[in-house]
Amino acid sequence: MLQQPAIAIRHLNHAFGKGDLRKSVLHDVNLEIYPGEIVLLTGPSGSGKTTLLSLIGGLRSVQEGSLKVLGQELLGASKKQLVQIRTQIGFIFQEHHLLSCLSAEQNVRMSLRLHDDISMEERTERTVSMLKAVGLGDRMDYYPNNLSGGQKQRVAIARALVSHPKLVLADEPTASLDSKSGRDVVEIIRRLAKEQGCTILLVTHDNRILDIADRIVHMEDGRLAQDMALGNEGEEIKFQAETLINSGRSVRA
Ligand SMILES: Nc1ncnc2c1ncn2[C@@H]1O[C@H](COP(=O)(O)OP(=O)(O)OP(=O)(O)O)[C@@H](O)[C@H]1O
Repeated sequence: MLQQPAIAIRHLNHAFGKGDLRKSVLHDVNLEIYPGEIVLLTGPSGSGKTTLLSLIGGLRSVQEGSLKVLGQELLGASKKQLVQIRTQIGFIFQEHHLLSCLSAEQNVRMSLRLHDDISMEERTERTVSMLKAVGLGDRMDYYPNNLSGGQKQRVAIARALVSHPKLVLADEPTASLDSKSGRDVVEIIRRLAKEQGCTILLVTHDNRILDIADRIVHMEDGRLAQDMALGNEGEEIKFQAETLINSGRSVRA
C-alpha cells in the first residue's frame, strides 16, 4: 500500500505503576490503520483497549516502542507536540463530557478554540451545519440537562467532527444508549466520517456496529489476538466477528 498509515504502531509496550506494583498491560502491539478505514477494537474487559486508545490519542505518554499518529512519532514527544496532535483528533467517549453550563452550540464551538486558522464566521457556520447534520438543528440553544442521552451523544459527535479531524477515536460511544439511539449515533459517525474521509478507531462491545466496520482488531491480555478484514463476505466471517464482539461483552457482564 502506498498510502502512509494514519496510525502505525511497532512493538508498543505499556505498564502502569512502579516497582512491585508495576503491571504490564500492553505487550508488543503492532498495528497499522490506513486513512479512511473504520476499525473496531474489541476484547474482554481489562484487555487494554482503552489504554491503547489513550496512547494513540496522545492522552498518555508512550513508554516503549514506536507509535506514529498522522505521521508524528509520539514516543518522546513533548507536551506541546501532544497538544498539537490532540487538536487533529476527534474524541468521542461513552460519557459525552459535555459542559453543562454551555449550550449545545457552545459545546460544539468550543472544540474549535485551538484552531486559529478558522475564522469566527466559519466557526459559526461549521457549528450550525454540524449540529444540523446530527439532527439537532432545532436544539442548538438547549443545555445538556435538557437533552436526552442520544441527543447529548449526538452533540458529542458534532463536537468531535466539527474541526474535520483526520482521525476519530471513539470509546464505547453507544454503551449508554438504547438500541435505536445507538444505531442512529453509529450511522451518523459512519456517514460523516465517510463524507470527510477520516479514519475511525472505535472501541465497542456492541455488535449492532459491526456492519459499519472495514476491520475488526481483537485484543486479549494486552496483545492483538486477531485482525479481521470485513467486506461483502458471507455469514461465516460475520458470525466470527459477532463472536469476537460478544466475547468481550460476556466477559465484561
Ligand atoms: N490508570 C491506571 N492505573 C493502573 N492500572 C490501570 C490504569 N488504567 C488501566 N489499568 C489496568 O490496565 C488494564 C487494561 O485496562 P483498560 O482500561 O485499557 O482495558 P479495557 O480493555 O479498555 O477494559 P474495559 O473494556 O473494561 O474498558 C486493566 O488491568 C486495568 O486494571
